[in-house]
Amino acid sequence: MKISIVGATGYTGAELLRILVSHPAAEIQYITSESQPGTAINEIYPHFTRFYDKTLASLGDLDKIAADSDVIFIGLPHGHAMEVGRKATAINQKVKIIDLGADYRFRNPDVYEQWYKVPHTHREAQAVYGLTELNRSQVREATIVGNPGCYTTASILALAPLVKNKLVDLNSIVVDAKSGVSGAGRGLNLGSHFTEVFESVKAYNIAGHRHTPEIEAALAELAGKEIVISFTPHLIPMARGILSTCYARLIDGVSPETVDQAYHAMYNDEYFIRLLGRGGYPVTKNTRGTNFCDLGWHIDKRTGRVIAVAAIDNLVKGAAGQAVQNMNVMFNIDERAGLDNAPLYP
Ligand SMILES: NC(=O)C1=CN([C@@H]2O[C@H](COP(=O)(O)OP(=O)(O)OC[C@H]3O[C@@H](n4cnc5c(N)ncnc54)[C@H](OP(=O)(O)O)[C@@H]3O)[C@@H](O)[C@H]2O)C=CC1
Ligand SMILES: CC(=O)N[C@@H](CCC(=O)OP(=O)(O)O)C(=O)O
Repeated sequence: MKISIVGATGYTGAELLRILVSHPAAEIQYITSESQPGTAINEIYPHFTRFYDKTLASLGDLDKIAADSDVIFIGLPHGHAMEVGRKATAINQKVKIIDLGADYRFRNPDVYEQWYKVPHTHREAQAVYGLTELNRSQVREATIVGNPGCYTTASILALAPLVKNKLVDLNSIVVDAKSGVSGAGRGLNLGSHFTEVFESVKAYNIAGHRHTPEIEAALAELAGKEIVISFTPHLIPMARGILSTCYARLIDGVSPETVDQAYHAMYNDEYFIRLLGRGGYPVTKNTRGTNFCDLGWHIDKRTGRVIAVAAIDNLVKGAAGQAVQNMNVMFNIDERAGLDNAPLYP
């Protein structure tokens, strides 16, 4: 596959490059930056020296990029990808688009406009939501994939078996999630300065984070009815990783074994989902640099709640890794291609 990465200077773009340079079936055509075109990527990211040192193009070359690529990955801030997707698919109707941002995640573009406060300029796109384990058959047929957000990937995977099998009160779901600072991207802002983040933990965007409608939409699809959740993200002093702790009230009479069966039935055959079982404690460090999602669940008999915990690497299963997993599905090759590396530990 001839692939291009738009926004290769960002954290997710660089992570795509790290994965795709070693992918057995991918050949990198173009990587882009709007602020530093003409610069070699290893001048911006010295860790790529001797590994990948090609020069950045820009979106001014979109005609060539679209014509010469089988797949374009987009790692831009939301609001920019839909124009790239619209133009690229007009230039080359065969090109596949995998957007790591939010522009193509919502089946209903009105929901996107309501939460992201920008007009959707590619409303006619027939995009598929790329949570691979849940939507594999649709991803296989897709031209445009809206790759899920990082918090959303962990939270949806943790809750899906409970919601799909209606084992919990669908109005009782609470998600409490923590992210490393790379989740905020490479751009400079006060909130991600070392001195602001180190030795500190904070909640942010309570009752208003943009991943809330994304989690609700995916769970509603599984449940066949609208779902409203409470979601609180936290920023914690580490570079990579997300831990999502999800609470829901069990329906009366649902046994712990029924909960176990739901997780095993949904994920036993999923290579990238590692079930730690009932009582298991996922740890972000065990997923670092990999496309794995580690899942554990607990039954609190005292409160009648089930508490499911998921750990992922936000840049891999939460972004670039899942994007490559989706590409592998779209091209009908081994889903693990390029993604079968051991975790980086400690
Ligand atoms: N970080 C994460 O863990 C995750 C991020 N995402 C999403 O992926 C996308 C990329 O995120 P991330 O890599 O973290 O972001 P970064 O801030 O690290 O990188 C952003 C990229 O977009 C480019 N860019 C910035 N502004 C513009 C613009 N106005 N026009 C064109 N290009 C622009 C930058 O290129 P340059 O400055 O060189 O021009 C850079 O390559 C976002 O939509 C984000 O929400 C999704 C899941 C997880
Ligand atoms: C720590 C941190 O700031 N994380 C980001 C989420 C990153 C992500 O997945 O965002 P998109 O849905 O926009 O792609 C945030 O809370 O906005």
